[in-house]
This record gives sequence, C-alpha cells and structure tokens, in this order.
Amino acid sequence: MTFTLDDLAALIKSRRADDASTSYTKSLFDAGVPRISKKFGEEAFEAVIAAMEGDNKSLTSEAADVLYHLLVLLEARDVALSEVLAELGRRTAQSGLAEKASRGAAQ
Ligand SMILES: N=c1c2ncn([C@@H]3O[C@H](COP(=O)(O)OP(=O)(O)OP(=O)(O)O)[C@@H](O)[C@H]3O)c2ncn1[C@@H]1O[C@H](COP(=O)(O)O)[C@@H](O)[C@H]1O
Repeated sequence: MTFTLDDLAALIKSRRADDASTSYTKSLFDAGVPRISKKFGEEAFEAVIAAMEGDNKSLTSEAADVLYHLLVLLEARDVALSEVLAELGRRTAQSGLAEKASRGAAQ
C-alpha cells in the first residue's frame, strides 16, 4: 500500500487534537505558527544545501522533512491540502488552455 500526502495530512490533523505529550507534531502545534514556519524554512534550506552538494540521499531525506513541515504549517493555518492541489490543478488547466490557444494560433 502506498503512503500518500493525504495520509500524512490526516495523521497530522489527528495529532493536532491529540493530547499525547510524546508527539513531535503536537509539540509543533503547541509552539505555534512562527515556530512551525521557522522549522519549515530551516528544512527547506537544508534541502537546498543537499541539492547543491549533489547528495541525493540527503536531498530525499530533507525533502521528506520539508513536506512534513509544510503539511503541519498548512494545518496550523487551517489550509487544506486539497485547496493547494486545487490551485495546482487550476494552473495546469490554465497552462493547458494557453498551450491549446498557441497551437491553434500557429495553425
Ligand atoms: N514525517 C514526520 C517527520 N519528519 C520529520 N519529523 C521530525 O522533525 C524533526 C526534524 O527536526 P530536526 O532534524 O531539526 O530535529 P530536532 O533538533 O529534534 O528538532 P527541533 O528541536 O529543532 O524542533 C525531528 O524531530 C523529526 O522526528 C517528523 N515527525 C513526524 N513525522 C510524521 O508524523 C507522524 C506523527 O509523529 P508524532 O507527532 O511524533 O507522533 C509520524 O508517524 C510521521 O509519519
């Protein structure tokens, strides 16, 4: 079975309502948006370093940290992953229309 971003977003959402003191995710929610934003920025920077060094193993690990912290940030701000995917879908539809229009103009 494949683990998806939807699965991770649901797990993160459930941790938000959880009182389990051992949850790292819950500790991020308790610390608040500025702390989560800072962690997200740090992880993104670490991913950039790994990419610049050509270290794909490290980039894979840092990319996982980036996605996890982004999903925590979205949840903390009450932005659903589906809203982000819908925005990406709109952009794809728009660029598809623009491509069709330019192909039509060239004919
Ligand atoms: N995907 C992740 C994930 N990726 C990274 N991390 C944590 O993010 C932190 C990364 O920060 P650092 O490397 O800077 O480590 P650190 O020095 O301990 O962190 P800070 O003290 O600076 O905050 C580590 O503590 C990692 O364990 C994650 N923690 C949790 N998850 C997922 O969230 C689920 C719930 O986790 P808990 O909330 O801990 O139960 C897990 O089952 C996973 O699926």
